[in-house]
Amino acid sequence: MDTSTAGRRVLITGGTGSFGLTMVRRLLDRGVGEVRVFSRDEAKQDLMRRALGDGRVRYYVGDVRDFDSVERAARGVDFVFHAAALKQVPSCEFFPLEAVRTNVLGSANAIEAAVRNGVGSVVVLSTDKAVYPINAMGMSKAMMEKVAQAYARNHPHCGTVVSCVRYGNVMYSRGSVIPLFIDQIKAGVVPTVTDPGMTRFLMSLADSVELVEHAFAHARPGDVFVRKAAACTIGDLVAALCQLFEVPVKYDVIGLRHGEKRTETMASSEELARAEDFGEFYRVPVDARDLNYALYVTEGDLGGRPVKDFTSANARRLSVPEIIALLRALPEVRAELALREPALMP
Ligand SMILES: O=c1ccn([C@@H]2O[C@H](COP(=O)(O)OP(=O)(O)O[C@H]3O[C@H](CO)[C@@H](O)[C@H](O)[C@H]3O)[C@@H](O)[C@H]2O)c(=O)[nH]1
Repeated sequence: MDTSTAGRRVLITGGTGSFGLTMVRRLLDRGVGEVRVFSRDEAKQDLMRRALGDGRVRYYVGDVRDFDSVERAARGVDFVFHAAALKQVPSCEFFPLEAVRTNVLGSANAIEAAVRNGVGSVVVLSTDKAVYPINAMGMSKAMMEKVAQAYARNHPHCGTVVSCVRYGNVMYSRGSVIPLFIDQIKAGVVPTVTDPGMTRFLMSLADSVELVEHAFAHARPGDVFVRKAAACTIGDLVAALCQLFEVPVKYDVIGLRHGEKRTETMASSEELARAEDFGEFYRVPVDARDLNYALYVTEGDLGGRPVKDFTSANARRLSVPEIIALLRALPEVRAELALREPALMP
């Protein structure tokens, strides 16, 4: 399949989110023919329309829960990036059925809409929280992955390649801890740390877009792609921010929130045993065995190398100076710093 997006038509569900906006900009730079931004919020679409001012971007109001709305948006489309999701851990914890409706059933709708319209490739966005999930958000994303993989397994001759990408915490994403810590530091409040030893994979938006592009270019039906991201402790993250904003390193420990893990897992040992190493990425192929259970019982999968889970505790650990360098590269952090030290910024 030719995966060049130049001159082609692309649909991004959840297109007004941080990922969507970054992806749209990237596609426009690469000469896309048309990008359809599909989302529920017309106000965000309007803001995006004004910010981009590019006639190649078309805006579709709809909800992935409503098959007809996403099916209409997928007509005549070459590729789909499925980013629409409920992503907040606490809200999914309190409203798990809402997570099922959007993340599981909505994803099934997006895939079905793409397949019915003969779309060449669909990449669905998942999270490390989908591996050994303990919260409703992660569980619903794990089910979304299963839906995507089952589609690939059950439709081996379908012309649409359905694949998944998993990534960790996107730095400075809406509602995440980095903007919260910065606000606390700016307000002179001592940052609130759940557990300084807790670890998270850190990725920039640009990294997440690159991962999706990699999946898009290399996917076979049912593949899951993960990036070999580096991780940090939350104690080091807050220390890096305090140093960057030139305040003493201090924090209050508040304890874990609903549904949180101390360590995230990006890929399980079972997955890695059959994964392909792409240098910066792993490709985990779908388990393509059929549903012949007798075969499972008498001839289970004996192969596989003994490997460990790939977690935020055993990933490459970022040092405080490395975290500072990553933070300094974020446009939002640069803007905050420019307010404080205008003369120092380029
Ligand atoms: O006041 C706070 C809030 C959070 N944390 C910690 O900071 C880390 C990151 O928190 P946050 O930015 O809220 O991310 P997560 O809870 O890990 O989940 C995020 O990362 C997911 C991707 O893995 C996204 O899907 C979610 O929307 C997003 O909330 C975690 O260890 C939290 O315990 C604190 O120390 N203090």
